[in-house]
Amino acid sequence: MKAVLSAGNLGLSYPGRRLLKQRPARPALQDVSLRIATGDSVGLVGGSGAGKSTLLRILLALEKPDAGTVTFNDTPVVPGPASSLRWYRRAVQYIPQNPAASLDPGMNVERLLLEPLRQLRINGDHRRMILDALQRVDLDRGLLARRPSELSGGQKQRVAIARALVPAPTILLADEPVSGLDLPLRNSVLALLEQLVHRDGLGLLFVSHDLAAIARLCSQTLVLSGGSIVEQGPTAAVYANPQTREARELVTSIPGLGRDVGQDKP
Ligand SMILES: Nc1ncnc2c1ncn2[C@@H]1O[C@H](COP(=O)(O)OP(=O)(O)OP(=O)(O)O)[C@@H](O)[C@H]1O
Repeated sequence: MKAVLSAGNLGLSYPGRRLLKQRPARPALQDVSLRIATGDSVGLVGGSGAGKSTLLRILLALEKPDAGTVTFNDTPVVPGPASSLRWYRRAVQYIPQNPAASLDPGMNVERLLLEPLRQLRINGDHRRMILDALQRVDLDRGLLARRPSELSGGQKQRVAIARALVPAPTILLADEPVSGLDLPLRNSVLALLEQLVHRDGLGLLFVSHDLAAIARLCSQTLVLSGGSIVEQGPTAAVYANPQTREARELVTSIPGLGRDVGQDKP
């Protein structure tokens, strides 16, 4: 069965403060709806302050919207105590910006991959789950005893992604997972994410400033600006024929991008 994470008409305003004077609340998100299904990948692009992190926090049930709902397979997802959200944290995992930097340097790979299983109180054969996750990111089990300092940059990145995979989620929310990576590392992370979507059937929300990466990875693209989705549709169509000023500015900032979408991947 397809798993679907949906957001409907999300809105959130942060109270504005200027020194001690209260200013009117400014919407960080307004009427945002999206749908991420297994086997598909959605790119979310937007400039600084567009509302991407706010949206991710709401999708991760870390923040409650003022308006709208998040549902997973039609079950409402509402921020609350860890115990009430364990099922959701298992189904929907997060890949942070610079995932390798999020690894605890004092833990070896086995311990790093065991930790999410413990935190989410997942029972079963932990060793098998850890080996499965390692295999899905193409890492050898010989690395289990190593600490992050004994791994290459690419291996660290893969371990960090394996941490998200070890609870066997169906949806991944990735926040700028390739920003700051050199080209070979960026390409290998993109190839891995592509594999997780197309081979393993995971659903992916890929938040990025890297439009070429979105073009390679995502069938659909959403453009967020000023807290609203100003454009959405098949990635090739959004890039080839952007309808809004915001989307045009983003696309023209990368020469040749609109032309290249849909052609052979790098
Ligand atoms: N905790 C907060 N309190 C008040 N305003 C906030 C808070 N967090 C975000 N904002 C404001 O909400 C708007 C959206 O911010 P958000 O961090 O979601 O944008 P973003 O698209 O992730 O930006 P960036 O790419 O720079 O990280 C911005 O105007 C920001 O200043």
